[in-house]
Amino acid sequence: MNWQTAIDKIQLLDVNVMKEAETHLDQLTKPQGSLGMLEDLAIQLAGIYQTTRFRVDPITSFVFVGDHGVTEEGVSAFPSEVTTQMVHNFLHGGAAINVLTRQHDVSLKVVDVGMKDSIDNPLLIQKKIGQGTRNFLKEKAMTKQEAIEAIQVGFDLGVMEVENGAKGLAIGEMGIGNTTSSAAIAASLLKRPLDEVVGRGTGLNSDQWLHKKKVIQQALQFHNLHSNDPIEVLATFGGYEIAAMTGMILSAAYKRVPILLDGFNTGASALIAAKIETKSVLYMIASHQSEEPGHRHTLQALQIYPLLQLNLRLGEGTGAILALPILRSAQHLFQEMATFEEANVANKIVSQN
Ligand SMILES: Cc1cc2ncn([C@H]3O[C@H](COP(=O)(O)O)[C@@H](O)[C@H]3O)c2cc1C
Ligand SMILES: O=C(O)c1cccnc1
Repeated sequence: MNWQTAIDKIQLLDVNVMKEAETHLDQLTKPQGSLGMLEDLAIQLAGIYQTTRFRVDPITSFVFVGDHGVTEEGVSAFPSEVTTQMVHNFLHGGAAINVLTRQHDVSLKVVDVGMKDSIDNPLLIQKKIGQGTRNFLKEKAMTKQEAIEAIQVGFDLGVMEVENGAKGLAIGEMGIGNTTSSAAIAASLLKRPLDEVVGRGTGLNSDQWLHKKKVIQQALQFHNLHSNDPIEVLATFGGYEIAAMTGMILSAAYKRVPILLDGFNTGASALIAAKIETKSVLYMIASHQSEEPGHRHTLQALQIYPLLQLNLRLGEGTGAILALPILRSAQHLFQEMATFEEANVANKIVSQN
C-alpha cells in the first residue's frame, strides 16, 4: 500500500485496554508504580497490541544504508567508503549489531537504500533509490520524489515483516556523514541553535566540529527553508536511509506494533515521522539517549523517554537491541507476577498444609 494513503489509517492506542493494564499493574504484588518505566512500557504495549496478553517477540532489526554527498565537505572523521566496508562486515556477522542481535535472538536485515557502491550478495536487501545523496551544501540531497520512494521502501518492508509474524521492529542505520543530515533536520524541525544539535559523530576533534557546524549553518542559509513540510526538510538534507527509517516507523504505527528507536539518526527519522503523522509517536520506544547532543532535544520534543543512558554513539540499531531485554522484562512482569489476591490464595494453601 502507498504510505501516503496508509497514514490516514493510523490509530490512537486503545485506551480501554490501557486502563485495564493499569488496573492489573496496581493489583500485582508490589507497591503501586514501583516498576517505574517498565509499568509505562507495559501499558503502552497493551495499548499498541490492543490486548493485555501481548507478546513482543519475534522482533526484527533493520539496518538501512545510505551514503551522503555532504561528506565531500569533510564533515565526518571517516570517508564514505567505510559505509561499504561496514555493509560487508554486517553481511559477514562481525559488526556490533550482529553481535547484539545474535546475543538477543533477533533476526537482522540489511537494506541498501542509497549506498554509493553496490554489493552483490543475497543477504543484502537491494532497494537502492540513488547512489548516495547529493551534497546538500550545494543542492537538495534528494528530490521530493526520491524521498517519498525511500519512505515507501521502509514502509513496505515493515508491513511485510509484520505480516510475516514480527511483533515488533527495531531500526538502525549505516551511512557515513548521516549525523550531519540528522543535525540539519533537527535544527530545522526543532528550531534549535546548531550548538545544541550538532555533535561530533564518529569522533571529530574540536576544529572539525566547528567546521561541521559551519557547513550546516551555510546549508541552512542557502536553502532558507521556512516551511515545516517534513518531506521538504527530508529531501533537502537527506538521506535515503533516514527516509526509509521514517517509512518503517509509519509502518509500525499502521500495523500496530512497537518501533524501537536507536540514537540521533533514528531520532531524526522519528521527527519526520511525527511531523507526517503525530499518532506515530505513540508507537515509538526510545531505547536510549545517545551522546550526540541533539538526541536529548529530539526525545524531549517527541515527549518520549529513553530507557537507557549508556553514552552510546554508534548507531546501527545497537541501542535498540540493548533495550530489548527491558521490553521483554516489562512483558514477563506484567504477565507472570501474582496479584495480591492470588498471593493470598497461595498463602492460605501453604498455611493449610
Ligand atoms: C567503523 C564505523 C562503524 C559504524 N557503525 C555505525 N556508524 C555510525 O557512524 C556514522 C555517522 O557518523 P558521521 O556522521 O560522523 O559519519 C553512521 O554511519 C553511523 O551509523 C559507524 C561509523 C564507523 C566509522
Ligand atoms: O546517535 C547515533 O545514532 C549516532 C551517533 C554517532 C554516530 N552514529 C550514530
